[in-house]
Amino acid sequence: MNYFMKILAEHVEKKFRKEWVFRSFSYTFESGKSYALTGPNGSGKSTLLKILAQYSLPTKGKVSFLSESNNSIILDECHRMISFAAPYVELIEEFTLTELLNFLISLQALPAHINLVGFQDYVEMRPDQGKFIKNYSSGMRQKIKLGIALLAEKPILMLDEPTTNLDEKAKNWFYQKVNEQKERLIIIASNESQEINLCQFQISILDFK
Ligand SMILES: Nc1ncnc2c1ncn2[C@@H]1O[C@H](COP(=O)(O)OP(=O)(O)OP(=O)(O)O)[C@@H](O)[C@H]1O
Repeated sequence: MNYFMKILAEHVEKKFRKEWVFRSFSYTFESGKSYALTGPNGSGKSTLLKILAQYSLPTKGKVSFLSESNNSIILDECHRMISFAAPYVELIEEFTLTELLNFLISLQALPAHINLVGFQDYVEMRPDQGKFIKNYSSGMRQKIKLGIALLAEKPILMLDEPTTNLDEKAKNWFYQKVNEQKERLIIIASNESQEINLCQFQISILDFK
C-alpha cells in the first residue's frame, strides 16, 4: 500500500444536458494528504468525486492518475487503486457478512488476512452471523461499507457523505479510523463540518461555477 500517487485534474468540466455543474476544475491530489470537496446540496460534489475516480467521464478536460515518477497509469489499474464508499454504492444484500468478506477477498478488494471476527472487531459490531446484509440497519450497512473501504489496502480512499445514517458513537469511530490513515490519498465529498475538518485541504465546488 505504500504507493505514492497523484490524481491530476486538468480543466475538468461537467454538463448534464444544458446544465453546467462545474467548470474548469484543475487540481493535483497527492498521497499522504486528505481533501474535502465541499458545497451545498446539488452543487456537484458527487459528480466530481465520480469523475476523479474515473467512474464517469467529464464533458471537457482530463483526469489522470500518475505514479511518483509522473508516469500515467492505465484505466484498469486506476480502478484497482481506489476504495470508494458512498450511500449510492450498494453492498450485495443477499450475502451474509462472511460471504461478503470472502467475495471481496476473492476480488482482491480486501486483503486475504481479513476474517469475520477481525472485521467485526474493527467496525465494533457483532451481529448474528447468519444475518443477511439486507437485514442490517442502514447505519450498520454504512459502517460495513466504511469498514471495507478503510481496510482495503488501496492507495486511494474516496468517500461520499461518509457519516450518512451514523449515530454519534459510529461517527466518532469513523473520525478516529480516518485519522489513522496517514499514507493514503483521501478525498471526502461532504457538507458536514466534522467530516470537512478531518481533511487538510478544502476545495469548494462553488469556486468552479
Ligand atoms: N445523471 C445525471 N443526470 C442529470 N443530472 C444529474 C445527474 N447526476 C447529477 N445531476 C445533477 O448534477 C447536479 C449536481 O449533483 P450532485 O449529486 O453531484 O451534487 P452534490 O453536491 O453531491 O449534492 P448532495 O449534497 O445533495 O449529495 C444536480 O443538479 C443534479 O441534479
